[in-house]
Amino acid sequence: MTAPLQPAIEVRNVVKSFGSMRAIDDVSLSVAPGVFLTLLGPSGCGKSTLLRTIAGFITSDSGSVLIGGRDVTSLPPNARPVNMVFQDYALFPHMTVRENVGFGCEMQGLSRQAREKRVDDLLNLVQLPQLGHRRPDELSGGQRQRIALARALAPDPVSLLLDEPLGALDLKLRLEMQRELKSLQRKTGKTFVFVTHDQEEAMSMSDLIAVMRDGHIEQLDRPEVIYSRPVSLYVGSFVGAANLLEATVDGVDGEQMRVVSRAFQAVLPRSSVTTPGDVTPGMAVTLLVRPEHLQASTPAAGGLSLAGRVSERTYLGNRVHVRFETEDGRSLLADARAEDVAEVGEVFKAALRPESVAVLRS
Ligand SMILES: Nc1ncnc2c1ncn2[C@@H]1O[C@H](COP(=O)(O)OP(=O)(O)OP(=O)(O)O)[C@@H](O)[C@H]1O
Repeated sequence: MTAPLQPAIEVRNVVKSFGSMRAIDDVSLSVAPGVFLTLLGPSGCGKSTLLRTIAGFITSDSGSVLIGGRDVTSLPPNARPVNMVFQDYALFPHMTVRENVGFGCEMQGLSRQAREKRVDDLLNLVQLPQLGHRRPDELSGGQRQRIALARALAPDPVSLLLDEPLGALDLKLRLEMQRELKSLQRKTGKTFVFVTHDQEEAMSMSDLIAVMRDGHIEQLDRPEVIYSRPVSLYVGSFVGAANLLEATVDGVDGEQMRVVSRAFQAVLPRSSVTTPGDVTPGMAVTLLVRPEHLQASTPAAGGLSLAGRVSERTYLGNRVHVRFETEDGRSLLADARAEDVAEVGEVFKAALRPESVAVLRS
């Protein structure tokens, strides 16, 4: 029998305060080898502080950090087998690309020949083998970021810690670099811990997402679970557009429950409840409905149907974003097929499958 793999990174009960502000509030986290984990959340929620604590640039008040099974809590950054990649590249301006990447190998005690070979391999990996002689100011933003990645990978770290590395790039380049970064992670098989406040970036790149709020991790799961089964309104609203419908639980019967509001009533599976804990009759809940689940069609039996006058219609090629106002004053967003949608001022009737609703305890 093979022994279970050690986590690449483990954070145990880490607390870090700045004055009276708890930037990290008792966070524990275990990341398996080869995983692309993203720390996602709004500005100030503690993403960078957590990443820097793993890297060793910040000393926590309590708790511990293990890398590859070894406790590194008391080690300085350069003694930890991880490397950080920043938004502003941090390349040495007076060195060539080869020298910058070679600098990353220096601590390994490689022979000159082995080091040259490693630099060649890394420049090939980031697809810039021809630019070794250039200096950083002779490179584009995307090229600089690739060289920074090659340099960070040079000492063969257990993990790369990436703090908003694509934040300085324009949108087109950013999308291209997202694909490249993900492909680099697959090719190297390394554990990447990536920080961003951009939910689309997190969704498209990550194996796992940790959604952070006020210094703690609110939910850690696969992107599709975070999106379709958020444990709180905070998570559900942060990771994508959401219609929030307040309602009351009217009855619970076996695997089904009935919810009502002034404008609708529906029978939903009890498994739609995504917040921990059970629901009971009389309880206030919020139904989270993604715009793409609101389609113009006849409702299924027991399903939910909503109607209202179209106030805005944004044409997006094969899809249309429709905002419609219900009679009880809700403003809802549907992402519907272009051929199905009414014009501004007309009535739009939408239905959704009961399984697509996430029910959150208010
Ligand atoms: N050196 C410091 N001294 C005092 N407060 C700090 C320090 N570093 C961070 N903080 C505070 O700790 C909290 C968490 O900061 P952190 O930089 O980790 O957030 P973040 O989620 O990475 O935000 P951003 O996306 O804006 O970088 C913030 O309220 C911030 O103001």
